[in-house]
Amino acid sequence: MKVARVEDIKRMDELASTKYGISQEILMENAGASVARLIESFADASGLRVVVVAGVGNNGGDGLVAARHLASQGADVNVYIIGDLEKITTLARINLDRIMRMGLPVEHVAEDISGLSEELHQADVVIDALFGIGLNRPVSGLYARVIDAVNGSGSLVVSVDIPSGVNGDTGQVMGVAVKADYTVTFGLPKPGLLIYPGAEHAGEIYVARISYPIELLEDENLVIETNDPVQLPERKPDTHKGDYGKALFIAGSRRYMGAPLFSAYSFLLAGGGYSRLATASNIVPYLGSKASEVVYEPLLETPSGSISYANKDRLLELAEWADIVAMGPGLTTEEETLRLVRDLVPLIKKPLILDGDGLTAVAGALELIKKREAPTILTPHLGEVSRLTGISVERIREDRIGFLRTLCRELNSYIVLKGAHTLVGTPSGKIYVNLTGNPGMAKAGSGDVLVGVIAAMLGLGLDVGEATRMAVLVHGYAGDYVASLEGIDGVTASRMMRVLPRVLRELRENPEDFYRTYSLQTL
Ligand SMILES: NC(=O)C1=CN([C@@H]2O[C@H](COP(=O)(O)OP(=O)(O)OC[C@H]3O[C@@H](n4cnc5c(N)ncnc54)[C@H](O)[C@@H]3O)[C@@H](O)[C@H]2O)[C@H](O)CC1
Ligand SMILES: [K+]
Repeated sequence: MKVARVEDIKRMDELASTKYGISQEILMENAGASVARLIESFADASGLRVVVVAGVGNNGGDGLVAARHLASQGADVNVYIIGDLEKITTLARINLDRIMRMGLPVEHVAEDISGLSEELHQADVVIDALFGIGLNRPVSGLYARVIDAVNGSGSLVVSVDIPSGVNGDTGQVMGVAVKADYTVTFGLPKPGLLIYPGAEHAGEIYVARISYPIELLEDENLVIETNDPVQLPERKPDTHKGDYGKALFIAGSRRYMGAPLFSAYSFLLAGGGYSRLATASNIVPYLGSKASEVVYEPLLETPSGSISYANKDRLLELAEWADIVAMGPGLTTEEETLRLVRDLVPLIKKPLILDGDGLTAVAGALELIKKREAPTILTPHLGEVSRLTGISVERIREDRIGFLRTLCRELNSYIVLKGAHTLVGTPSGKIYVNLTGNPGMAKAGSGDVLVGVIAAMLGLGLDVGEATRMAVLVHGYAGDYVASLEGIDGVTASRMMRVLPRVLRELRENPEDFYRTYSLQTL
């Protein structure tokens, strides 16, 4: 499903009226009606105590339309308007007049919110229609007190378009924001509903199409979309291991023995063909006993047990043999090893996945990546991408998507920005918001499994962009699968690795289960 930023929605609005003659008034009527429809789907409207908290913009207008529809179904609706009535939009004003003529109780809250607070506590449902995509500065004063009262009401909260106070594009809370049980968003989901903390405020998201033409909802100019599964290529009957990718993993050290295992073995468990692990010779016997299907390349070590620079030529030979190279998991930050990585990055002429210490190696030396011709996939979490670019985590959080789009283009790379939710960016500026995964996955080793799965998706024959985003989907799905079996605290890299085959089988045989679990509901 496409995801629309504020600027995208405004363009859709413009086209809806100029190209199709679908006026804002029609859109508002459908929007408000869809909010009422959601409420009627889980509660009998007659006698239902509903409080509508409306701003003076069109978000408020939607709330007033919902009030009218619910009242007409017999609900007991009280409306509270917050804001300067001098500034009320035309459409909100029209709908305010309609409900006043219907005799609905409408109170304009200027300062004292005690009446409103009392009503909020008595309400069965509160409709939050204060701000939508028009939010353009931090919430303060009376608005902030009203939002606190809504959050403290203990009533069920339905937010109109976006939980008021959440930035629709970035998901940042602008001072204070409504914590909703449901959000009915119009046309398409906004990024801010899918990225934390916004995603935490949205509750269950319903997307109401409100009669936007499909052509607008699937417009190729919309650069963000939810990360939906791609068709996995069939495993042909007459094949051999080389057909599913020959992957070289340059990983591990005497200190980190799990990372190379998780990455090199996950490759096989996610369908990869030939897994070759070039690692510190000292740990090969141990790893061999844990994963005998991996082929090992014992490397010369530094005194502290990291991969030494002397392996450079041998690693370049191995890279020639491989279809895919992954470098970084568990390498340590020993200077000699980082220097080796820096020298290898521009010389490896194959698709290269750089993770963990491999990213540390190129931090501040991004031209090494820029000048690569073969595809590059980077898999940083927020801290790593901050170190990589020298931009603070706070700055990045202000606009993750904008930051990622710029970085992917600058580095001509596919970048997995791990977090909640993980974002996948492509060099052409497309962004995929991944909806699988859970906080239990934030553990050592989890990222190493992802490296192996990306290599496996490439090995199965997906193109780089599809392989990267499908791997992120599979990785998160595996994490959710383990959380459902073991509980969220029991999600470990080795458990995720073990369930990879079942996750792939699920995606091959029952893709509809994925959509049922992860897709946003439409109204
Ligand atoms: N575009 C669509 O498809 C549809 C949009 N609808 C609804 O309209 C809102 C957007 O309405 P808009 O009038 O542009 O702004 P808001 O109602 O979101 O905001 C109201 C108003 O508030 C002022 N404001 C902004 N930030 C603050 C603040 N921190 N403190 C105080 N006041 C603030 C600002 O001046 C805004 O103009 C959209 O979300 C939909 O709900 C249609 O009705 C349905 C289709
Ligand atoms: K709202």
